Amino acid sequence: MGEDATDPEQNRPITPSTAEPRNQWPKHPDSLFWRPAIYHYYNAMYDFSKRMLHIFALALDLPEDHFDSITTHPMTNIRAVHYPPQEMESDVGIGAHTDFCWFTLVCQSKTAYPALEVLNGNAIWIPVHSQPNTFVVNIADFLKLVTGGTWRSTVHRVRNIGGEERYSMPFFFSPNEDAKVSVLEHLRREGEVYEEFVVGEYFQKRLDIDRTTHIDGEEGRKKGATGY
Ligand SMILES: O=C(O)CCC(=O)C(=O)O
Ligand SMILES: [Fe+2]
Repeated sequence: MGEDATDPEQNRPITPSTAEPRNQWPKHPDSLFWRPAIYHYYNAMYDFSKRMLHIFALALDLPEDHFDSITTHPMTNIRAVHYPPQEMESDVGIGAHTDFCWFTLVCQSKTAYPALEVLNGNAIWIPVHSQPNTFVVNIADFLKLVTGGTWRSTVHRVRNIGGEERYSMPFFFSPNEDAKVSVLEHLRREGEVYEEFVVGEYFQKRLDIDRTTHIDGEEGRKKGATGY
């Protein structure tokens, strides 16, 4: 699910451009629990993410509310993902990518063989073991953008090769769609010219790239589809 002004749970004003429902909810009577369950999770993660954003601001030597004014109506997405066991090593769960938000909080089920991997600074894939009561926190593209690359967005991928079913629920937390972001003043180098990005436009560009590379079969595998 993503931001959807027609979902009353999100308290967003409905405008002509947002009047069409964007989320699709299961209608089968056995699945009606899903929507309230997702919104329960969404509300908790939303508040948690706002607190995390304060922590990130403090870590950048800024007042904790520095990013609040451009995150009043954050774009958010929750994905509930099922990874069946891969048949072949060469199969891709999710190809190597970075996320395009401030940061992502990933809740993952436990598998004996870790399926999520992150790329470290030495270009080595590091398995991310599932630990009880923890989230994986991925720095994503907008934190990379505002820090001028001082912080990197985590390159990560999923290969579920341990023979078990795997489930994960990433929560993606972004600035407002119409926010403009650029490199923070105190992280700028003299003489350099810095571009400004409109968050929604950057987001759309990344979606377009990822959707066109998400092709079933060989083509998609070659390009490392993200499944977004
Ligand atoms: O399933 C995971 O652990 C990560 C999912 C992911 O990277 C994504 O959906 O962007
Ligand atoms: Fe991701």
